[in-house]
Amino acid sequence: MSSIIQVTNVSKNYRSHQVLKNIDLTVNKKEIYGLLGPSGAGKTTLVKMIAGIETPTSGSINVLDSSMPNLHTMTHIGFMAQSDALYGELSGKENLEFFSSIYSLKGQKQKDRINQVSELVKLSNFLQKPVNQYSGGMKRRLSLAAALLHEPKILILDEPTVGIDPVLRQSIWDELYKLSKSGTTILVTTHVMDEAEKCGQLGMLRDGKVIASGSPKELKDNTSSASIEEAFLYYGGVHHEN
Ligand SMILES: Nc1ncnc2c1ncn2[C@@H]1O[C@H](COP(=O)(O)OP(=O)(O)OP(=O)(O)O)[C@@H](O)[C@H]1O
Repeated sequence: MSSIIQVTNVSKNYRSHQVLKNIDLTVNKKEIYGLLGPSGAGKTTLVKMIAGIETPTSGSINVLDSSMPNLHTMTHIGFMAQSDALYGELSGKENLEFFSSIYSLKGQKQKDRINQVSELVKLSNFLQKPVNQYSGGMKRRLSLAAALLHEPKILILDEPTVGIDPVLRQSIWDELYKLSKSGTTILVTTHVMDEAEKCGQLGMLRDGKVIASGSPKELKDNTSSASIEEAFLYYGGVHHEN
């Protein structure tokens, strides 16, 4: 399998606070890679550096064979941030038109992509509504649609299903599987254990360090755990004798 994201010995400090420590991580093409960790573990910081929005204090990040940050490579990345970067006074459609123009999507192509991504996140019937009248879940879905407009090779999603009901969450995951099958590489952060279980590969992050990585099955088998949560606790140093 060919690697598409390679993080090598990356550390990140904010002043004297070391947020990430010697991170090594590889994501292969078409994979759905989950970064699992509690709040404050450093997931957002790490994905922002992979997306080229932040720079590491030391170490290197390669994405699609380019050292990050790289402006050209960034055009192949769709990034959905944790807080929605939407324009509340504009309608859903106007927001998607705005993001299309950033990605240089014009004319019929722009219309087609807006229709496709709106359909995908089930927002087609709400596109005329101003975004400040959307629910939290609808805003998340619109943000996901915006990240998909330019058909990115790599999709980076920071806690994509927070505030989204279980039925819609499943439909979003179904779409993520379809995207990965059709060639998109997906990097997703989560602190939800059952969501981590849906990923092909997982990196467990705690206190700025990768404490374990592998498929959910490997991580459970290697620790004789019945659940990802149990495996996480094991790798985090909580061992139960039985
Ligand atoms: N710009 C910044 N300046 C200073 N400290 C920061 C900055 N961004 C993040 N941090 C700190 O880095 C640590 C990791 O934050 P980060 O947001 O990456 O964690 P996270 O795992 O994504 O958590 P959450 O799920 O709550 O967003 C936290 O202690 C946070 O306070």
